[in-house]
Amino acid sequence: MAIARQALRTAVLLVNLGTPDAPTAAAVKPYLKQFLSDPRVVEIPKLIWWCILNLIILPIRSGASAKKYASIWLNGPDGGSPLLVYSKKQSQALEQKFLAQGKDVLVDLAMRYGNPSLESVLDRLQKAGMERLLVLPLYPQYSATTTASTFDEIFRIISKWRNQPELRLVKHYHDHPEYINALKEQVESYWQTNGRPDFAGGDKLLFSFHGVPKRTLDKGDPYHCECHKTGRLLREALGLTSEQAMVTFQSRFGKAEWLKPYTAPTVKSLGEKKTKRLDIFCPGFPADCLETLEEIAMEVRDDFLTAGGGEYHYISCLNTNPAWISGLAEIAADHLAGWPQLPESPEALALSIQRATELAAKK
Ligand SMILES: C=CC1=C(C)c2cc3[nH]c(cc4nc(cc5[nH]c(cc1n2)c(C)c5CCC(=O)O)C(CCC(=O)O)=C4C)c(C)c3C=C
Ligand SMILES: [Fe+2]
Ligand SMILES: [Fe+2]
Repeated sequence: MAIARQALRTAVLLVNLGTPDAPTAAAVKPYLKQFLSDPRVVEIPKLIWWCILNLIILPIRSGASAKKYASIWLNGPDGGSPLLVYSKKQSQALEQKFLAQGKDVLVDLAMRYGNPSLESVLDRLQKAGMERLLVLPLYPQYSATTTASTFDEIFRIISKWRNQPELRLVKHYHDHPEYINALKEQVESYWQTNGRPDFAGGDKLLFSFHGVPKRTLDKGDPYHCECHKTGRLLREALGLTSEQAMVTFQSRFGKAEWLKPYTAPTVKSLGEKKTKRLDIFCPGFPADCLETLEEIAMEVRDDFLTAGGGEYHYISCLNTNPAWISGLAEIAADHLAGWPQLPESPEALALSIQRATELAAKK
């Protein structure tokens, strides 16, 4: 019976890090508290970290971070935190892509911290008849601090369910040809509009990835290697040498050593060497966010110009680049392979499209 079988639906869940609900200290504090209380993110003994976090970091950082969020917040009816706005657009575009391909797949977006919470979105998908779940984190490079934390939280949530879905997890796609191709297109289309750097004349391109503590690498986290592989594949796709395009790591938090070279001092030193033009791109962030729009496009820009550098070009993240939406659909399709595709009849397909459209309208 078409309608009964129709309830057995496949869902693709995009998951990103999360962001505060508003650019205010009152909204940033609970977000940071949830994020920085995650033992996958900060691996310091619980009691010591509780004191540092609650007595020092949250009182100071909530206000300081809120000011930074205010400087990048998007206004208007579809506004909000860029990370949420762009991640939502990616989820909607992916859903449209599947519909256009005639695939009966629910697509939704959740955040690991803050809203929309994983718990609320999984609940919504369960009510929509989800029987198979593909989790696709918006982290191309695997790290225990991000990817594993997302998987842990999903296991924790569905461990309370009586009727669990079949489950598949996309661990990483740092070297997926469609991801690399989307990155290449993003950089080249920027150059088409803004001119190409004169690499023979000493101009540079930096690939800046989010950092993690160096001890995570020493303990076996593959994140560092995956960032370098993405960097190498993108550099080769663009036809550049390792002197012309370099990998650096940004957003250091705390006093411990993080992955090197650090982005900000590298940029400052390029400024001091009077580099005529520096282009900077963040391949590990599929969506623009605080760390790209404030840290890289504003703070680090100032460091370069103050140090004596020439032109500074920030290249936006993939956001809604059509090559990236196609890439996401391909990555998902690779991992959906083998799962029975419903519906089987044109009537059931029409019904499924109608349901997906209604669900999208409710979001
Ligand atoms: C110990 C601290 C942190 C680790 C480890 C870490 C890893 C990590 N983070 C991202 C992606 C993002 N991080 C973002 C913001 C952000 N990150 C940290 C700390 C760690 N990140 C903090 C405290 C913050 C909040 C902002 C601030 O106060 O500085 C964001 C942007 C969020 C937004 O709202 O725009 C992203 C995205 C990755 C990929 C990663 C490890 C690989
Ligand atoms: Fe971070
Ligand atoms: Fe930052």
